[in-house]
Order: sequence, then structure tokens, then C-alpha cells
Amino acid sequence: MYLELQDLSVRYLASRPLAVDSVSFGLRAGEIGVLIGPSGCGKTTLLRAIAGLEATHAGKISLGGVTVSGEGNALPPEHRQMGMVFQDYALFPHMDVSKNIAFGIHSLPAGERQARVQDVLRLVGLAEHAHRYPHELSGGQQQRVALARALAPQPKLLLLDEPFSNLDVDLRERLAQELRTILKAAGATALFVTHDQLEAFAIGDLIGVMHQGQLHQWADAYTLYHRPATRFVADFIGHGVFTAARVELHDENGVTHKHVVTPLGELHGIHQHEQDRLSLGPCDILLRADDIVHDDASEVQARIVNKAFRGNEFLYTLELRTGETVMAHVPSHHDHRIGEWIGIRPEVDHVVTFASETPKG
Ligand SMILES: Nc1ncnc2c1ncn2[C@@H]1O[C@H](COP(=O)(O)OP(=O)(O)OP(=O)(O)O)[C@@H](O)[C@H]1O
Repeated sequence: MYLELQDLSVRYLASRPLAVDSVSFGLRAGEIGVLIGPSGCGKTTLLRAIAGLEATHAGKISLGGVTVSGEGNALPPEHRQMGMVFQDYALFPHMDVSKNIAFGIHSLPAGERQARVQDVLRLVGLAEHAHRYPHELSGGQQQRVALARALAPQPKLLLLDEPFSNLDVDLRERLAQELRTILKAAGATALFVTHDQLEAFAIGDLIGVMHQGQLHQWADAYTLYHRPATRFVADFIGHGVFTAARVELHDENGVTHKHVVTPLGELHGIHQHEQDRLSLGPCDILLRADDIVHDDASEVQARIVNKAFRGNEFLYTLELRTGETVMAHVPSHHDHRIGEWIGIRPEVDHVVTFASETPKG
């Protein structure tokens, strides 16, 4: 691995729990990793520890085969060859765009420096704005200058801490796509911190979900969504509800399969690799809004207790006769009233279960 963390821990105070608790993951050269998790889970601390701005308590960080922290050694930040972009753009207001970018590469000969400034400005799509001052740029443009400035010295690793959090939602989504394109064009290896899932999915090759200092899972977006390693990841990524269920054996033409009995009906046809992971007996099954289909012909009826309009669909919160609550995405031409009963059935492509915890009714 190009960037590798092994059992990295950071502690601010002896009396407090670890802010980063034995975190391990790796990134290959040119990959973009994203750390995501709720406020206070340790994302920023982890990023700062990688940059060398926070002392580590245990573990090892290596970059490009060099140990930058660990084994009794800690390279100072300026020797780690990492670039950082923060949420406040921190551009120098009295310098124009090209001078802001040239600032970090002043050791290069003048000709080379100018060429490099032009290169990164082209990369971030601001070649026309080289002589504007920061206050003459929009927030999104300023953040692209900050990115160009961080890329100019060709860092071995680029660290980005919520760089879009001061920008409005529409712009953030567009910039997230742009950022990925720019980083890939630059061939940069990067680690990005956010608490926004859509941003994480738009940017990351690999995404790490953190909670209370621990890394619960480090995987691609598809795996996080369909094979969450822990309940926390299942809950945090793509919101769902857990419902008490039972895994049972089912005989079909002499072949025995596992199926799951849920309050919404039985789930058959479970993929073999998922069957292998299911243990017989009680469990909690994750049911996401996408797993529940509105079907007038279904015997299972649920009462609409809440609904939210989402443009092309409604997100209905539904209560079953048994008292459980589930969510369902329903096309918005099915506009039912709150209190109305509708037919639903489960259509679960990826069965996700955890050990039983939900109280039995
Ligand atoms: N300088 C500090 N001194 C003591 N404790 C700190 C310090 N900085 C952060 N912490 C604590 O360490 C934990 C992790 O904080 P951190 O800022 O890394 O979380 P985060 O996931 O980046 O949160 P956010 O999304 O709100 O920025 C929190 O409990 C926080 O209170």
C-alpha cells in the first residue's frame, strides 16, 4: 500500500477515551479515500495525525514505503510532503490567484514555477482567473484555488478536511464531482474528510466509516451499502430500520435453503453467498426504504404515519399491524393520505442481518 496506517491511536488527554482508536487502512497510489462519520468521531484528528499536526499515541503511518510516524520516529509535517486543504480557504487576500499558488513552490526556478502555476490553474479550470484577487472570486472558485495551491508542489498525499462545508448544497454536489475529476487527472492520492454521505460516494474510491474513534469499515460504497460490517454502518449509510426476524430452513424440491421470516413476509431466493453468512434462529434484519415495494395486491397492509415528498417519489413511514415501523420509497403518483392503509411487500436484493437485539413485542 502507498499510504498505510497500522493500529493508529491518538489520545488528547489520559483521562479521555482515545480520539482515534487503533485505526488501520491502506490506499494505493492514485486512490481517493474518504473518512466519514458523525461529529466528534475522530475524522479530523486522524487527518491531522497523518499530516503530523497531532502526536500519535500508538501505531504506524507509512507513505510511499517511508515510515512517517511510528517505531519511535515522527517526521515533522514539513518533511512529509503532504498537502492540505481546509474548509476555510485561507488564501492570502493581498495576493492574486497566481501568487497565491506560487507561494508554496517558491524554491522552484521562476520559469518552472510559472509553468507549474499555469498547469494547476488549467487543471482546476481557472486559467482565465490567474490575476484576480480572492475577493473577486466565488466561494467555489476560491476553494478551487486552494486546491490548485495544494497540488502545485506535487505532494505525495493530499489531505482535505471538509473543504466544501462553507458552500451551499447545490454547489457542494457539483464541486464533489469536479474534485474527483481533478484529483484523478492530477494522479493524486488523497484522503478526504466529510460527514456528508453523498459527497463521500461522489468522491471516494474507498470510504471509511468512523464512530467513537474506531474505523468500523473501510470499503467501496457498494460494499458499505450492501454489506455493512456493523450495525452502526448499516444505520449510518442509507438509513434503514432493523426489524426482528428469523432465519429458517426451507425445503424446495428436495433442496434445503435458508429463508428469512419477517413481519412483512418470507424472503426467499437469497443469494448463496448471503445464505452462507446467515445463522439459523432469531436475528434483526435491515430493511431500507428501497427494500419495500408498494403493492396493492399484497396481503401485508401498513398504515402511513408520515410522508415526505422527494420529487419523483415519496418517502413513506409506515406502521405494520404488528407495531413495527418501516420506510418505503414510493413513486410520487401514488399520493396517499397519512392514516391510509396500503399494501406492501419486501423486495430485498441484499439481505443484511445482525444478531438479535430488537425487543420482542
Ligand atoms: N485539541 C483537542 N483537545 C482535546 N480533545 C479534542 C481536541 N480536538 C478534538 N478533541 C476531541 O477528540 C474527539 C474527536 O474529534 P475530531 O475533531 O477529530 O472529530 P470529527 O469527527 O472531525 O468531528 P467534526 O465532524 O465535528 O469535525 C472529540 O471527542 C473531540 O472532542
